[in-house]
Amino acid sequence: MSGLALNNVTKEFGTFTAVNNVELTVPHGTFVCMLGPSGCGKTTLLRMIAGLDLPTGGAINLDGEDITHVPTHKRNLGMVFQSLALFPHLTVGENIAYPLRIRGAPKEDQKKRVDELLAMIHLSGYSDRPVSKLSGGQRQRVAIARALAISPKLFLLDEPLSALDAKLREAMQVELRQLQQQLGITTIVVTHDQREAMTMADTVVVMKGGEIRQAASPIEIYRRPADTFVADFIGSTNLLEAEADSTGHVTVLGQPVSGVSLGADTRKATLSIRPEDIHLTAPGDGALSGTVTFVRDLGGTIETFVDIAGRQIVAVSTPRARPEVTVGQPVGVVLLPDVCVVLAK
Ligand SMILES: Nc1ncnc2c1ncn2[C@@H]1O[C@H](COP(=O)(O)OP(=O)(O)OP(=O)(O)O)[C@@H](O)[C@H]1O
Repeated sequence: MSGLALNNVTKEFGTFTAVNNVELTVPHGTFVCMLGPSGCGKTTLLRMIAGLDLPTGGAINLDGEDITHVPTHKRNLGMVFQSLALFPHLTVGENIAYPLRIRGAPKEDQKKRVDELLAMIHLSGYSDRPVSKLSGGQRQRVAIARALAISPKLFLLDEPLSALDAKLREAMQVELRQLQQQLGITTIVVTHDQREAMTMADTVVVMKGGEIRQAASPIEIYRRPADTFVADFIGSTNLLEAEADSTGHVTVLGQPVSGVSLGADTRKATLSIRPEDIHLTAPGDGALSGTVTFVRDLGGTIETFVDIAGRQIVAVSTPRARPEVTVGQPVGVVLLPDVCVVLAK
């Protein structure tokens, strides 16, 4: 297979298992974001793919070749880490040419490649500038260009944008994705920022406790989370306990609802309902009964908090669809069956 395959990859540090039996296929030319809370093992997994750490179990294949024990410098990788590690005393051009120079590439080839890469990162004409005179975003692009100078098989980045301020980071996410698509290079990025992962990735890999909880497209992860952890970690959601009796009648937070099914043979489950999928109505009509506790008007969106039997849920709407409610008012909360994701216990 063309691309990267992780087969039962495990990393133990003494008795602690940082990465546990990870199975993942990354087809050639795709963009994968590894996402998860601090300590979930994403950096350790990336370091093993890079050859900076050796797995204690399993194997890593690149384009059909077992590279588990191949040293980093023979894996043909481009790497960018949060620190960037640009050479401060060298110019932009010298930084980008560095990997070519140490491989003994002829001077003319180095210059041609540097010009190509500078055009790609929108910094043509910056070749002779010292990197110390660049902005954060420009440095970021130079680090990316340097990593791509050797036309690597695999492009690995660990929290590459986290040092940038929010606006610049968002712009760079789009740039990085566009560059990856233009080059068709297999890319793996570690991030703790779910918005970043959703922006850039073909496949988001959500990890927890050294294991993959779900690997799927961003929209699949958002719309069809595999479990309560993924549902809660990606975006915000309302997690509501539901029970079905032997005749299939469902109660949510102890109140009967119509139209919702937990699936055959499931008696207890958690429903995940995104705030934008919750509709408020008048009390009654098969909806859950609750009381409005708070309204947060953020201009672009309005969040309405509703207490249902001691549980707080949130509904989000746009100003146009603003619910006409006030704090203390009883409301009905409609659970549309097609937006309730049933997460088995
Ligand atoms: N060299 C090491 N020796 C012992 N434990 C380690 C070592 N490296 C990592 N760990 C542990 O393995 C776990 C996973 O670490 P890792 O750096 O992969 O997490 P992460 O998901 O990248 O977290 P963060 O987002 O905070 O960087 C952590 O509990 C960490 O303490």
